[in-house]
Amino acid sequence: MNEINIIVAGPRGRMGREAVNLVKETPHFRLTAVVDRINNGKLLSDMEGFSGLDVPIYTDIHECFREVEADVLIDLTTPDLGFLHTKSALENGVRPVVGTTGFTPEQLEELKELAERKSLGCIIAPNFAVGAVLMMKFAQTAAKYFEDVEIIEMHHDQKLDAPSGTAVKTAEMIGVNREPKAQGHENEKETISGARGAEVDGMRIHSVRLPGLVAHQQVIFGSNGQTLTIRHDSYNRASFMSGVKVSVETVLQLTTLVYGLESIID
Ligand SMILES: NC(=O)C1=CN([C@@H]2O[C@H](COP(=O)(O)OP(=O)(O)OC[C@H]3O[C@@H](n4cnc5c(N)ncnc54)[C@H](OP(=O)(O)O)[C@@H]3O)[C@@H](O)[C@H]2O)C=CC1
Ligand SMILES: O=C(O)C1=N[C@H](C(=O)O)C[C@H](O)C1
Repeated sequence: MNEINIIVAGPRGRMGREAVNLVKETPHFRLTAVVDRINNGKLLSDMEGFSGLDVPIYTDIHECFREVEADVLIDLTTPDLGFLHTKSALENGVRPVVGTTGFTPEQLEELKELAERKSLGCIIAPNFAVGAVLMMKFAQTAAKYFEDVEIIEMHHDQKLDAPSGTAVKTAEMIGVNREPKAQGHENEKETISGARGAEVDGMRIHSVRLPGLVAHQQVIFGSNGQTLTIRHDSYNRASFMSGVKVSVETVLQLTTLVYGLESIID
């Protein structure tokens, strides 16, 4: 297999650290630089926990793309920054693999247009864990048979976006097989604001944030006399890395933007 040159944005983050480790441990992956908010001009190996990784740190991603050879950018940062990074990568002929969540539909559309104009692959995956992708696919199938559904996503308390990217994507996939429908009693009234969660086409999404959690979601369907619960748990961030690896390998073959891993692991 040909060597793939990779830049990682957000290397000190919970996911970024795992991604750097994945690149380091994969024989045909080569880390060429990292993009970080601090330590511009230093080497990654100067930072604690990155010994042996003598690659430059850039704060300005444009400068990074000008100076460093790269096939793929892995972005694991924040919604605003991830969008700018993805755009800049495509403008510089680098294929993005993006795990960062919280992009708006308009941002996704803009990136898709850019990827197609440049004929470049781009993968934006709200969840890289295979089990989570299956949970979403199973929920999409279940929606053919159940029209009432609520999503409960549970994450660590340092998460910035709510609902999670996975919950938003799950609702979108369920929406393929479910007509919009107001759920619950027609006279239902929240006596404490937010009690019924966020609403998408009448479905409800509830976001739990607690220390001790990593990333968990259950999708509960209900109909007369029965419920069906589909649940996925990520207990650590290594659970996401096989999805990152396959995305890096696949993005090189694509000429458009793919949103979600379900279409590339079929
Ligand atoms: N697709 C998937 O499977 C998964 C996606 N995620 C998503 O990945 C993203 C990262 O998650 P996680 O690793 O937990 O978050 P962290 O907060 O641990 O990491 C984010 C990193 O981005 C850096 N950062 C923040 N602002 C800037 C900036 N202006 N310039 C450069 N770097 C910046 C942070 O640096 P600093 O600490 O200095 O602020 C930090 O190193 C989130 O959007 C999350 O939802 C998470 C898990 C799985
Ligand atoms: O921030 C996280 O941790 C996670 N974010 C992603 C999301 O928003 O769905 C994926 C996973 O749930 C972990």
